[in-house]
Amino acid sequence: MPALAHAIGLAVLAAALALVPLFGLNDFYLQILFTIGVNYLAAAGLNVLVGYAGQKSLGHAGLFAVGAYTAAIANIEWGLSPWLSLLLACGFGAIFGLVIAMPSVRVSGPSLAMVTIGFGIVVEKIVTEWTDIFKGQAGFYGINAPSIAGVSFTNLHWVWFVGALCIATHLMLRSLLAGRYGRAFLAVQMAEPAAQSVGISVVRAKTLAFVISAVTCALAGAVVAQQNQYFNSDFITFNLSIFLLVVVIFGGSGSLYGPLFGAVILTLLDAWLARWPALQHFTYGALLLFSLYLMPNGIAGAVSGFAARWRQGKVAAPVVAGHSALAATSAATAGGEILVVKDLYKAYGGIVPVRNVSFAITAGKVHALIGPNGAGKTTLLNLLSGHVAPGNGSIRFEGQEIAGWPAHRVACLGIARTFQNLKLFGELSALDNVLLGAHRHIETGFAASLLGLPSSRQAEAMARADALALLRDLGLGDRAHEPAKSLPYGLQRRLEIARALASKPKLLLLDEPAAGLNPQETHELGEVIRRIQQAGVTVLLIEHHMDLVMGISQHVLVLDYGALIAEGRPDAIRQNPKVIAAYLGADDDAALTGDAA
Ligand SMILES: Nc1ncnc2c1ncn2[C@@H]1O[C@H](COP(=O)(O)OP(=O)(O)OP(=O)(O)O)[C@@H](O)[C@H]1O
Repeated sequence: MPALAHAIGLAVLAAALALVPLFGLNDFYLQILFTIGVNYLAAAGLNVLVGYAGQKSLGHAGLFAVGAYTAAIANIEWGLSPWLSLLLACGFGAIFGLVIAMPSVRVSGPSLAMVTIGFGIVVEKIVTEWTDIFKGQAGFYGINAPSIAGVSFTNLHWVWFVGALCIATHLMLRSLLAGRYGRAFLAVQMAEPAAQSVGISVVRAKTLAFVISAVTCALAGAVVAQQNQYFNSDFITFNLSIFLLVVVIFGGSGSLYGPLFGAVILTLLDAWLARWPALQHFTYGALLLFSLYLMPNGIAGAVSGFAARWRQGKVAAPVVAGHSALAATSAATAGGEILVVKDLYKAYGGIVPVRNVSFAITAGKVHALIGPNGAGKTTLLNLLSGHVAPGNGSIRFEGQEIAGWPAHRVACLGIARTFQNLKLFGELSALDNVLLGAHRHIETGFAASLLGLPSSRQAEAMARADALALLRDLGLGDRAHEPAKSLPYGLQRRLEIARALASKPKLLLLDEPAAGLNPQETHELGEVIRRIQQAGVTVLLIEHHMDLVMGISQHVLVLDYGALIAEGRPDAIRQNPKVIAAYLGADDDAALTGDAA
C-alpha cells in the first residue's frame, strides 16, 4: 500500500478509536472490539511465521498461555506491577518462542505440524494438571490491570490500549518486513538453497520468525489475562491454536493486512456463533479448508487482486540517479591462488561424482569447468559453495579451510553462485531478488529495522539505489519491478547473476549460465562475464558451450567420472587426447569444436 494511503488509513483508524465513546457502545460491543484487537495482535506475529517464513504452527495456544500465565503469576505471586508483568510476558514469550523453534526449524511438513501440536498439548497439560503452580481450572483471580495516573482501565480504556498496541505492532512489523528481514523470511520460504547462497542462515531466519510470533501471541495472552482479571486452563485449547491459524490464513497470510481482515471477520463470526459451540468448531475447520484450497491468499489476496484489476495501470519504475554498479561489486584481489582444493571426495553410495580432486583457482581469472554429462561438475560446485558436505578433502578459500561449512557461511566469505536449474525468488520483483543478494551488506540491525529508525531507512535506500544500478548495468533496469518469474528465460538467467553479484563476491561460481540461451544471448553473456572479470571478480564457470568456454576463460579444468583428467589453457585443452577421448566417449564428436550442450 502506498505510504500516503497507509497514513490516511491509520489516521482514520486512530480517529475511529478516539471517537468510540460517541457511539455509545455497551460493554458487549466494547468487548468485541477488544477481542478483535487481541486476535489481531496474536495473528500479526503468527503471520510473520506462516505467511513470510513459510512455517506452520498448530500450537500457538501454548504461547498465548505463556503470556497469560506470566502476567498472572508475575502480578499475583511475585507482586510485580501490571506493566512489568506485561513486559515479562513478552520476554517469556520470546524464550518459549526459542524453545519451540529449536526442534521446529529442523523439520518441515507433517513433522513440523506434529512438533507444534506437541508443544501446544504439553502446555495445555501442564497448566491443567500442575495445579500447585498453575491452579488448573480454578485459575488465578484478581490479576491487576494496568492503570495510568492511578486510574484503572475501564472497558473503553482497554479498547484504546489494545488499539494502540495493534497500531504499534503493525507499524513495527511493517517496517521490519519491508526491509532485509522481511525479504530474508520470504527468501527462506521460496528457495532455501538460494537463500543460503546469498548468506542467509535459514535456521536463524526461521528462529527469528518463531520468536516474533511468540512475542505477539504472549502479549495477546497477557492482555487477555489482565483485562479479564482472571485466567484458567480452560482458555488454552487446541481450538485456540486452530482459531489463530484460521485468522491468519483466512485473512490472508503473507499480507500485512491479512491478520486484520481475519481478526475482524472471525471475531465477529465467533461472537455470532457463540450460542452454538459445536457449529463454531466445525466452521473454523471448514474455513481453514476453504482458505487452503480455494483462497490460498485469503481475503487480503482477493482484495489486493481486485484492487490491482481496478487500477490496471502499473507503477513505473522509479528513476534513480545512476552509477556503474558492476565496477563496485568486488574489491579486486591479487593474482595469487584464491581457492585451493585438495583431495576432495564425495560419494553417494556407489556413485562417486567427485574423486580425490585437487586444483587451484587463480584470483582475477575466468576458469571453466567442463566435462561430459554426469562427470560431477555440479557436485563439485555444490561442495565449493557449501550446499553439499564433502566426504573428505580440503577446500581453502583465501587461506581459510571451509570444507563442510554451511552454505550461508561460505557465502558470507565472498563466494557467490548461480544454479543450473534457476533458483530465483520467483514471486519477488527483480529488484527484491538483487536486494536479497546484497542481504549481508545492508547494515541495519533488528531493532533499527523494527523501529524504522532513519539509519535503517537510509541503509535500505542506499541498497535499493545500488541494486537498481546493478540491474541497469546488466540490462534489466526497466524490468526491476516485475516479478522474477515473469521475465523471459534469458533475463532470468541474467537476474540470477545480478543477484550473485550484489553480494559483492570475490569468487563467482556459475553453473551452466548459458543453458537455454540463444546464440545472441550467449554472446551477451560472454560480454557480461568479461566485465565481471574486469571488475575484479574471479569466476569459475561450468559450461557446455565450448565457444563460450574457449572465448572467455583463461584456464580450463576437465572432469570425467569424478576425476580431474586435465587442466590448462583453453587451446591446450582443446588438443588434449584424454579430453578428446572423454568427450568422444560421451557421444559428442563435435564437443570440443563447437557447442556441446
Ligand atoms: N544427491 C545425489 N544423490 C545421488 N546421486 C547424485 C546426487 N547428486 C548427483 N548425483 C550423481 O552424481 C553424478 C554426477 O552428477 P552431477 O550433477 O554432479 O554431474 P554434472 O557433471 O554436473 O552433469 P551435467 O553436466 O549433466 O549437469 C551423476 O551420476 C548423478 O546422478
